[in-house]
Amino acid sequence: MALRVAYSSHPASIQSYESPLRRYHDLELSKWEKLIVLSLTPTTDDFKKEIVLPTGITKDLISFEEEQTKTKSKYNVVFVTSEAAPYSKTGGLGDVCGSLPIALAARGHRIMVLSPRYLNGSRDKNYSSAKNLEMNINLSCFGGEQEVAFFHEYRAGVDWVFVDHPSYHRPGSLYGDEHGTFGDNQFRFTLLCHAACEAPLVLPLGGYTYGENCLFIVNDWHASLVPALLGAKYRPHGVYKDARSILVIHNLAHQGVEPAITYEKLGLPPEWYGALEWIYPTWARKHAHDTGATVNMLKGAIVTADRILTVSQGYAWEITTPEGGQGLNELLSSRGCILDGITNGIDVDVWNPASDKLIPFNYSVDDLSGKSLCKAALQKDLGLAVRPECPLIGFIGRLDYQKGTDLILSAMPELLKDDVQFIMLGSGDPATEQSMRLTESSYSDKFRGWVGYNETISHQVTAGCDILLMPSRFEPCGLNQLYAMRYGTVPVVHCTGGLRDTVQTFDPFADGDGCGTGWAFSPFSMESMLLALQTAIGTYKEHKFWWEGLMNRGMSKNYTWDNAAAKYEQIMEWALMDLPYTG
Ligand SMILES: Nc1ncnc2c1ncn2[C@@H]1O[C@H](COP(=O)(O)OP(=O)(O)O[C@H]2O[C@H](CO)[C@@H](O)[C@H](O)[C@H]2O)[C@@H](O)[C@H]1O
Repeated sequence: MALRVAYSSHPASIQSYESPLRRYHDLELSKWEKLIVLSLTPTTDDFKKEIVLPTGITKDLISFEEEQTKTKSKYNVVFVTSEAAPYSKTGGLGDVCGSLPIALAARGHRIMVLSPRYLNGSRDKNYSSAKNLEMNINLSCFGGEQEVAFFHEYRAGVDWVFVDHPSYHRPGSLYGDEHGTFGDNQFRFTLLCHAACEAPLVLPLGGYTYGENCLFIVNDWHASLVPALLGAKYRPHGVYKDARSILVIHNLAHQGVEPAITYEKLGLPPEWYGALEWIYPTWARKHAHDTGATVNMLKGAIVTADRILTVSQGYAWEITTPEGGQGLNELLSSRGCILDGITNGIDVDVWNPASDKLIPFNYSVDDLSGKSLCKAALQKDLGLAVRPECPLIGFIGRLDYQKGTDLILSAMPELLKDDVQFIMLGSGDPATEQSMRLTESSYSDKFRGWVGYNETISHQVTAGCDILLMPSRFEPCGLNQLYAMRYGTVPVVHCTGGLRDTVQTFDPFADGDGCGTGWAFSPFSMESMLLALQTAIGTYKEHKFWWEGLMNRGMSKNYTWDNAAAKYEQIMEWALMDLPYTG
């Protein structure tokens, strides 16, 4: 008889095989004829050679298999997220939680997405089809009872459920306003997590509740309390015995860290404090009486979730290293056997140059004439010279340290010596916004800084530019480079995380007509970024044939969510193979 064990096959997990296999000691491994180790990706020979086995287990017992991803079972899945497009979005998390659930529903699963009902003026109309379920409940956290309501819309095969509470109704963005981040975000998202745990039990969606037998997919720190609540608040009472939770890390930089004193407000028993406890190193403490003790919501989920996913294989490895682990690398390495990476897909209906209503001209890989017209329209709208031969370079994103916007702005004097035009769209850090305005006033014939969040402009920049620049310091997956390639815009990216996994550097001499879809530069420096940009600009200006090849290959890639959804299914199946976390 064969025992099947599912574990990550990423090279970083080599050492981590030891601990999961040790768990199976109780099953007296020697009595099994075969031990089949399953993985999401093909297992390399190096991996097989280096695998560390617990004493008593020999290599001849083990064989490796890449799991065939096909729908085997149907699951009840509950996504918990602070944003889901088109209802709420500040970045890529909203995109993913707006489209992955639809792809999973199309594969036959019953899917609920639970997020706050933000009323802040900007997107309020997006909730207009969601009806109040008239199922208000009281939740106990932060020292009192909080009444929440649930709104519901069934769309594209998915139950979109919105938690309604006065703390989600305020001007500004989802997480803050012009004065900074909201001071009560820990409360707002603790409430979301409590509501998420109750929703499958109480909401009769389409006549039936989801029930206890469900899988929670919890996204980033905002949803990170769910796995601990399942283990501490429900399982001791026999509820959610067969449920599992999968943490998806979209960005490790945001962990939801608050003073240790707030732990008692979260609705968890004192003995679970260790799961969330996070002690800052001495050098990071502010004063002599600072003990460094905090609660870290994301860390809590890394400890208590049944599986952990990131949004690319590359980032799954990076977060186990001191350089990419944001202080959590050792913990993540210790959980390496349940850690995997699945590259995001994109919503190919929203991001389709052939039918996009937000761009002035449509086009496809078979007829690119509309792209030149989009470029001319963008140059005109921005007040730049309408010059088809001048490369137009774009950047779209949050103005944040992560995105390397400081590198872009400091490289401008050098880059703009060349005959190029540059459009930078983004909002966030006020100092960077100010630098964009200053750069525009110094280089008014070549540079435009569009400060703000604007979806129409982002589609027009994606379609109208020739090159999209993404010099992110780290990038868990990145969506803009995927959108760009689909729109025939060639990405120049820092070779990190998901950017490394999705952008292949151009090689004109490979495979006859060349291969690659852009340029991935390394190291993270102004010199190497400029070199990559100058190579791209030179190719654009002097090698039209090669450029068309780059555009064609990018536009012809498969970006649908279907591949990724199949892999998520695999992870759900594996989560159910193991016992749930019980503390
Ligand atoms: N000013 C603006 N106007 C209009 N649109 C704007 C905009 N600024 C950003 N956007 C949009 O927001 C999204 C950003 O997505 P990204 O994946 O590139 O980054 P983000 O860091 O938010 O996401 C995190 O989560 C996602 C999802 O997993 C990961 O891909 C990523 O690496 C990780 O950092 C894109 O749809 C982009 O067009």
